[in-house]
Amino acid sequence: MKVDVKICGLTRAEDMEACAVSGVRWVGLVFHSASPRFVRPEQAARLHEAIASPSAGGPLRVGLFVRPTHEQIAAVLERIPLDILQLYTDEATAFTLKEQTGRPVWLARGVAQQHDLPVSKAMDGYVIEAPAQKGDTRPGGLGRVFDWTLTRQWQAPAPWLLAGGLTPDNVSEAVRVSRAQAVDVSSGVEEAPGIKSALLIEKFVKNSQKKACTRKE
Ligand SMILES: O=C(O)c1ccccc1NCC(=O)[C@H](O)[C@H](O)COP(=O)(O)O
Repeated sequence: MKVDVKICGLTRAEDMEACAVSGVRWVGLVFHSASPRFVRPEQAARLHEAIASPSAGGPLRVGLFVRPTHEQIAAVLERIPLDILQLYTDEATAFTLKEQTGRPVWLARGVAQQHDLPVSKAMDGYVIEAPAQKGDTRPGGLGRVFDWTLTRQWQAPAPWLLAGGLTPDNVSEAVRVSRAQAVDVSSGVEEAPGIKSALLIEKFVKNSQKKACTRKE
């Protein structure tokens, strides 16, 4: 089965192109000003225009927001037609924002133990990653791995992506152990925060499929 790939934290047109060429399904744009991968709406609009639209076969555009207001998301949507919102907030707020924006919402969830895994069908998807730690300046894009075995028996209530500390070298093992059907990476395909490597993107996409095709579990 094909494993879908999201590359997150894009800031350059050439990296958008590398994603499109490698067959990435989603590209993520970070609208959180404390992030080294932060893009302003105008910059995001330029990145959006750098590659084919989803209707023409390009990757879907995912916007990441941390505890956003509706006004903040609406201001971004005026400049770029995001396909999906990836939110770092509580479920009730995420649901309200889904209703207000009319956009599909993925809720990001830090998972330390089995009972942290979401059970609600109210979201369109989940991004499952390592939990935040004291002193973190942001809730994601930290290159931190969590215990991939936690998701093995999980009856996921919606589609989900495995995230956190994935690299071209560990992604095939991560897919095999976690049983994820979609993976999300940012720092693992970077030369520096926000600066992606076309070579690493290509390798990541290739390796995400490797064990997925041959795994016996
Ligand atoms: O990338 C950031 O700086 C960021 C800031 C605020 C919220 C989320 C952020 N990134 C999330 C992601 O890039 C991914 O969804 C995921 O966490 C993977 O990150 P990484 O461990 O670096 O591969």
